[in-house]
Amino acid sequence: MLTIQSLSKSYDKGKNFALDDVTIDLKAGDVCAIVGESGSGKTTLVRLIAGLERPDEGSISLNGKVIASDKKFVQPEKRKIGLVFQEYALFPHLTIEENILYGISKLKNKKKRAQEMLDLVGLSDLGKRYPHQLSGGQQQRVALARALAPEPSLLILDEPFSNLDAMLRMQLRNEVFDIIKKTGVTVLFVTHDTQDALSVADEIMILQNGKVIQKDAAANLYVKPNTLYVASLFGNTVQINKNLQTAFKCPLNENCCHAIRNEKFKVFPTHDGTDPKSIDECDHITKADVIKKVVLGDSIQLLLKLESGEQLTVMTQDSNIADSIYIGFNSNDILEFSEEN
Ligand SMILES: Nc1ncnc2c1ncn2[C@@H]1O[C@H](COP(=O)(O)OP(=O)(O)OP(=O)(O)O)[C@@H](O)[C@H]1O
Repeated sequence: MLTIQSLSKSYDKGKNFALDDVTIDLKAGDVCAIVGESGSGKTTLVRLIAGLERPDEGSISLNGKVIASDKKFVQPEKRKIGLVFQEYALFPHLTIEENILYGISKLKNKKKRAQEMLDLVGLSDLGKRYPHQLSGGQQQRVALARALAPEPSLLILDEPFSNLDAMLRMQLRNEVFDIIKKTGVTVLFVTHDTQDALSVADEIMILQNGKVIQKDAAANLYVKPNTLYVASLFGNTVQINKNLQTAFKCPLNENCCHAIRNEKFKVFPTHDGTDPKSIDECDHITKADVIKKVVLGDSIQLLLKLESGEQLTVMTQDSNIADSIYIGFNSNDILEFSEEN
């Protein structure tokens, strides 16, 4: 449906690539999230797909037709791509209905279509209002209605929830994706928030320095990250360096890099009364002194000094932590990456 082949873009004549040899294949109806930190190339990718920039190399095809390559460039308005950005970009002097009509002015039944879109996003009665008379969440739903009105082949959502506070963000994200699922439209969802990506995407693509470093089903990315960077994007991760290998008596392959997710540590709240059997069930274990406890709502952050002298920070839900404890983990929870990553 969307096929991107070896796409590259540099803004400084090939010295640095904002996007470097990116290849993507999206099936119709897929929701694919693009996740990457600031400067990883997300916006550049979106601008190239939308036709707001020209690629240096590579090609983009939509529904089997090339829309950008060294030989062809289809103008943005001809690409059948709907865009929703962080800032709602509604025209302030037009009503909500007029905002939606703007992109479908040539359509025969445009008024009917606009009303259908308002119904779809749950704003049936607000067509005559102006954008400033709506809440942020409602404005973003109008932006979605406007993007969907021309029946785009592809919908791109570029950080659409970044302006909203945490509660509203979660609620609107769920609402927006419920609406999107009803339409069956193919979606590219750009976000730096891994929770957003995990909760709605079929597939997640990780961009780092302009390159796709992993593209996988959401569940796989958490369980089998390709690199330490990907692992850390999806939750607190501790690298098991040489010192920690010594502390936990777990020598590991020297040619690889290893890590463990914070929640995989097993904290035994006391060093005396702890059941020795449960300690035996842990493959690698050491004694530790608790240097500092920080209560963070429903979890507690522990700064530990391990028996080896090494320091380690872990989280626990247990509020009954003594000053001296055991901490351990199991071998099958160790993540292993090749060293070049
Ligand atoms: N118009 C431009 N001129 C020069 N360099 C640019 C331009 N646009 C982007 N870049 C550079 O290209 C790289 C990728 O930028 P891009 O905006 O695509 O990243 P991003 O992942 O969208 O970041 P953010 O999340 O901060 O928006 C960065 O190093 C950026 O400085």
